Amino acid sequence: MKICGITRLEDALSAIEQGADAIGLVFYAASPRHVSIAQAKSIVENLPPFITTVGLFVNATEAEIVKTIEAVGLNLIQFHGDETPEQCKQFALPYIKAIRVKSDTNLVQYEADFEDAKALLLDTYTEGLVGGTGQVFDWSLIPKTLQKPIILAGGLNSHNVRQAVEQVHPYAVDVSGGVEASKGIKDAAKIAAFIRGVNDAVI
Ligand SMILES: O=C(O)c1ccccc1NCC(=O)[C@H](O)[C@H](O)COP(=O)(O)O
Repeated sequence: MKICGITRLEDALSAIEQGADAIGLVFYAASPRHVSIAQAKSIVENLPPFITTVGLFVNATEAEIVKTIEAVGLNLIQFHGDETPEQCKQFALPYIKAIRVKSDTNLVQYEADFEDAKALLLDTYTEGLVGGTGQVFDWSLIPKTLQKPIILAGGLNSHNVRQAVEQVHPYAVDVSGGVEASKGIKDAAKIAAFIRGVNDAVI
């Protein structure tokens, strides 16, 4: 499970203590959850071992991504914009590709196109927004035939995550807004309730 949009070390440590496997750091200036390189570095260097640090980018330049991954010490890149497969695979780190799903999204084609991706992160398509929308999409749009690991995102919270896991059987779930007190500030009680929801799922 990944807790995304971390901006404070205390939130990262609280999420990890409660069972999160990964944290997401948003390097997208227009996001209310944006972190600077210095902020991200000071979070990452104070994490315990075996936690995956994911850097989220939206249509960033190659130079910006290289500078960030080298400075911060990230493990994985999450591309959340309109990046092509060629752009995604040019970096030293493995990547996951976020796909914003709507009724006509061809996920089978995306899976073929992004064959180098470690996983596809499925988020909600909302006109004019690139992510972190807090909106749920119709999970029945996900073909059961996909071979790649699926990370389910988009409007998950403690009330719907159990049903999401039982219905979709994702490799992992990703949450941001559903465990926040306010944008960029996580709520430890909401994280705990979310993780209970995941653990309660019968699969
Ligand atoms: O969080 C943002 O502000 C953001 C901005 C631009 C692109 C992506 C962004 N967030 C993505 C995520 O936090 C997660 O990967 C995921 O989409 C879950 O978001 P939420 O629906 O809030 O749980």
